[in-house]
Amino acid sequence: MKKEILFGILAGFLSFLVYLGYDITPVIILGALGFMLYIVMQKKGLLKLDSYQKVIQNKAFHFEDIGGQETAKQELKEALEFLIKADKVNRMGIRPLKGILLTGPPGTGKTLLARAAAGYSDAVFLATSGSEFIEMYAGVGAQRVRGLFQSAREMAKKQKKNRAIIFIDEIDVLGGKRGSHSSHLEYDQTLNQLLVEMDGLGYDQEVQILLIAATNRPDLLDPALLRPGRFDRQVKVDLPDKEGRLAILKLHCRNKPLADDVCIEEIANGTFGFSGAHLENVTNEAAILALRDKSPFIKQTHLREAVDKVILGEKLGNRASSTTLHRVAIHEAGHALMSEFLKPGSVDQVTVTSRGNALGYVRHTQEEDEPLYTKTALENQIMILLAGALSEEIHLGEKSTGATNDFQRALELTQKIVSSGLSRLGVVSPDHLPENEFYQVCQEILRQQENNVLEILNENKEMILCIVKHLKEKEKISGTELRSLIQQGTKSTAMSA
Ligand SMILES: Nc1ncnc2c1ncn2[C@@H]1O[C@H](COP(=O)(O)OP(=O)(O)OP(=O)(O)O)[C@@H](O)[C@H]1O
Ligand SMILES: [Zn+2]
Repeated sequence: MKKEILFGILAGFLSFLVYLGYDITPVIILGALGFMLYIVMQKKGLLKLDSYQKVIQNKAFHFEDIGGQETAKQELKEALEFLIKADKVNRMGIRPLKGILLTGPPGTGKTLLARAAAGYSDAVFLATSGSEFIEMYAGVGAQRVRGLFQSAREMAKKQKKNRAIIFIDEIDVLGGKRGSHSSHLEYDQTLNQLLVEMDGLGYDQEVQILLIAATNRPDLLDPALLRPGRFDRQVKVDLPDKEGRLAILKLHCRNKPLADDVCIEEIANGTFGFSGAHLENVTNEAAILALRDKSPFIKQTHLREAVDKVILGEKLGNRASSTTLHRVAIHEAGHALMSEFLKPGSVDQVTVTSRGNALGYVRHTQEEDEPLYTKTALENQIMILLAGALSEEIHLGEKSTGATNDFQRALELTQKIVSSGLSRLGVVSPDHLPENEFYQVCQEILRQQENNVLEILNENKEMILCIVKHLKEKEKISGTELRSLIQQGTKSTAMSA
């Protein structure tokens, strides 16, 4: 509106000059030049300090609208209590919660979680992305960071709320380790400004601001960002497991007409490795296929075809191939069986769904946090660690890199045995031992445990294969299920013997 009035006045003034007989050519040339400069500056992002913030205020979004991710939701809700009960927290002298970092692969619902967090804590919500802060011109990024916090405060006041949540996606782009970028000066200034803003947040402020950032590469972040008082809470957002996938599919089918033959469970089973975004895509594609078929309802065939389409089209980066899945199942079955063999009842859950960096894992009922260990306890742990790779060796002919971490830990435990004086050397100071002797004893211990494991696993080949079959089918089996499988297996071998 303002612009139009200004243009009107300007045009009127120029016509008046022409009327008076002046030559206005220089004015027009100068005006055109100025206008061009304005356009160029706007293109480069120098003028639009606001447009990078996507203000999302359309209807409130709730945690219930997110499928699966139960742990992440729970952790996030707990953290939000600090924001909601700021007065109480302040009274206890607890430092304010300023930042939460959501980590995990793309498309798993990090943005959704941040939006739901705003709804849950009745805060205004501002979303932006790290890449929006990277400009060719020095200082623009830092200026934008300042502007972001400014708008959050203004928006909250305008809506008469005393809380704001700022969401920064891809924080690694702007929060990478300082000095590691090619044009590092600009990045450093932007990151420094973010740190300054975060340090300024506190209870004394009129508007409580909480920063939620997302990344799938937390390892790239500048350590300064992760220090206490900054992003000191991390919430992991992993690829959904079978139950999670089912929940997500159901959510996205809510508003779609489904035929009677549709079995969403089957689709959830067959979409191992899919993210929430992929699953949303599946339901969408299925609807498109139904429309193309002129079918008034989405049928199971449409859903199946949509799954294939998404697999082919997206080359799912995180999706383990069926050979990998088989190997992971054999590896985890080895760990699990050994654990139950040495300490019945010790396995809580075995899964082959990837989680963080691990492709699968065995969760133990009692985490290994005891203050004291006997030699046998240490040896047992070593055996459990070695069993993954050795199971691969027995059933697939060779080990894989999937066991690097297991070996690392097994080696640490072995060194502990020697340095605690529990090895055949008796009480020794590893510092005064010739280095090769230290390693020789470690080697001996490892060899010995390896042989023990091989013997046990070789005797229970069938049992491993049976566990593998169930793992591949169900992706996740509980300790109780595992124990009943082992019992059945023992019975049937006893009968056939
Ligand atoms: N847990 C979930 N429940 C329901 N829908 C989901 C879930 N996860 C992802 N989606 C769907 O995928 C879309 C993308 O999710 P979102 O943007 O939150 O992922 P993200 O983790 O932030 O990904 P990126 O890191 O790529 O930004 C959502 O709009 C939604 O349709
Ligand atoms: Zn392992």
